[in-house]
Amino acid sequence: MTEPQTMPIAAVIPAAGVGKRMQSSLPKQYLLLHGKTILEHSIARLQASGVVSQIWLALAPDDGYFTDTALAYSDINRVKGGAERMHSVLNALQQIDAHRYPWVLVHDAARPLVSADDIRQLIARCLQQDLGGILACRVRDTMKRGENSVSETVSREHLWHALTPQFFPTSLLRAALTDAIAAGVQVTDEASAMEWAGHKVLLVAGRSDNIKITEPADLALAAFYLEQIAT
Ligand SMILES: Nc1ccn([C@@H]2O[C@H](COP(=O)(O)OP(=O)(O)OP(=O)(O)O)[C@@H](O)[C@H]2O)c(=O)n1
Ligand SMILES: C[C@](O)(CO)[C@H](O)COP(=O)(O)O
Repeated sequence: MTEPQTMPIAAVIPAAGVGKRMQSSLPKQYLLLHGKTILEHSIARLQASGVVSQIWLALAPDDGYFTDTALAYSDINRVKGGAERMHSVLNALQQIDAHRYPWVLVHDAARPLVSADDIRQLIARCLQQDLGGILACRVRDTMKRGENSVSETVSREHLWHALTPQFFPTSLLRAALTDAIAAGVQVTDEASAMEWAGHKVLLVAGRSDNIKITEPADLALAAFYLEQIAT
């Protein structure tokens, strides 16, 4: 097993979404949180973990905001995003030298609160078992399925919220995503493609405040969490 701190790790940040559910005039990754864009927070968290050697950022072809951020002057690599998140991630994976970076961390630009400890814990557990894995947090509410009324109660036993980062062998993930997309499989996270390809995926318990900024209320919640971390 290679020690995480010695092995170069590449990171992919899918940041090419439009944030429809946020109902904002600009893509949510460029909304400000304590004076910095959500994207800058997310990247800073990855960099603070001290284990990421290279970053690939997937941006929308018509992204007119990135150049206004301080990140425009950084050594962060950029690649064109795709129609959906899985395409954006694959576009970035195709740029990574899998020999030099045998493992890759994929983290949503929309998750600005991920802790450095959780990132390091994910990497350590995966490398220890030589298996890809994801940060996740257990479901705490009773879960219902239905539209306007309940069709079933879903057992919450062994039920998790998948978070990011998700951490996988670069070449395996690239192949799994390529094959899943070619087969018309809709995958909303990297683990889904790896599961579809038959790979075991580790679940690594992570903090529940590693929220994805998705709807308007999430911004105030993220600001609150940030104040708690800062105090
Ligand atoms: N074609 C896409 C769609 C999404 N993403 C990124 O994937 C992450 C998680 O996706 P989501 O929360 O769904 O973001 P959006 O697709 O922007 O949100 P919405 O579905 O509300 O439009 C985000 O950082 C988003 O920028 C991406 O890189 N490329
Ligand atoms: C990758 C992810 O954040 C794990 O929960 C989630 O699947 C992203 O989904 P979205 O619809 O693209 O936000």
